[in-house]
Amino acid sequence: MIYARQPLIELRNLHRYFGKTKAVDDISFEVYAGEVLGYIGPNGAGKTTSMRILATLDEPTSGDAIVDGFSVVDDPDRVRRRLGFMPDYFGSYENVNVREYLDFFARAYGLRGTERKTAVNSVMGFTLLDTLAEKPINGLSKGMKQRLCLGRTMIHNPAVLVLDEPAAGLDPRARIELREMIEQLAELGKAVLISSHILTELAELCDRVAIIEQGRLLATGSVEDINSRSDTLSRIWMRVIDDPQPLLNWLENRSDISAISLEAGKVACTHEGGQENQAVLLREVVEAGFLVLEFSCKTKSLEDLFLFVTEGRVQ
Ligand SMILES: Nc1ncnc2c1ncn2[C@@H]1O[C@H](COP(=O)(O)OP(=O)(O)OP(=O)(O)O)[C@@H](O)[C@H]1O
Repeated sequence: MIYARQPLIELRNLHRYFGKTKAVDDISFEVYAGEVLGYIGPNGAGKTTSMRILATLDEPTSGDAIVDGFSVVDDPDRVRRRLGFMPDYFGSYENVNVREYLDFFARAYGLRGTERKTAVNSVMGFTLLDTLAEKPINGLSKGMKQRLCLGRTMIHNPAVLVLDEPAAGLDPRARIELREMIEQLAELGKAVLISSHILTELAELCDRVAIIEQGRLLATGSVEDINSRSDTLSRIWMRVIDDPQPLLNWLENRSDISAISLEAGKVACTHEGGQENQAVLLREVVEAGFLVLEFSCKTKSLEDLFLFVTEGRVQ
């Protein structure tokens, strides 16, 4: 169920560069209350970097991310109270049992007395760890550790959950358990952003997916939407005489164009509509008075992309 159309997560033209590496390159999307958004892309696509910015562990080079109305740049403390981040690794902890581990994080979030006890018990119940409360966490299976990590992420009852590759390495049963928990969190009205390399891992769970590659957002929509658009998406580059800015502005008003940028003096954009419409676009650009020196297209099949992102990963 999707709640009121007030986004709990908003990425606004988010950029994060590491030297020349554009880890996150102008990403914008929203996640609403009660919604699970799958964030899909191959290794190095920029998923973790954008999630770390949302979790206030890193800062954007430019742009902003808004969590429940608060900016990660201007209001990181308020963001932290509203967001739980599950990283893609689980640290090693000696001589700590499940209850102690959760209690530690509850203290770190400032929960005291009965409130803390209730939070720890309720999270153990939710993550099916109550029978393992006294078990040392180094003796837990991978699936149990993932549930504990999810429990730690939700200990302060955040409105927003950001989960980096939570299903990686889980067996089918553990995956189903995780899926059921995430579904329940969405039913409680939380906004959940969840990343994976593997589309099929998220397809059943997510209301929508956002596909990222080399720091850029390639598409957002339901899995069915994206599949049906797979053959019609292409990246187009245009070189014009004079200043490219007016062409950039002109393209921004078109519904078939997205992800517009300047790349080495050329105007680059993603076009939706297949080959014939690419030719029509070129005609319209010329008719609008732009002096085009160069126009090139590369079809971006999302099916190809899915094959690429799932390569070598046996389901
Ligand atoms: N601290 C850093 N310093 C320099 N480069 C970085 C740093 N963090 C990330 N990068 C680079 O940014 C790009 C995006 O990395 P990121 O970890 O966000 O990708 P990812 O989609 O999460 O990939 P994976 O699925 O492998 O975790 C990569 O090229 C990576 O090498």
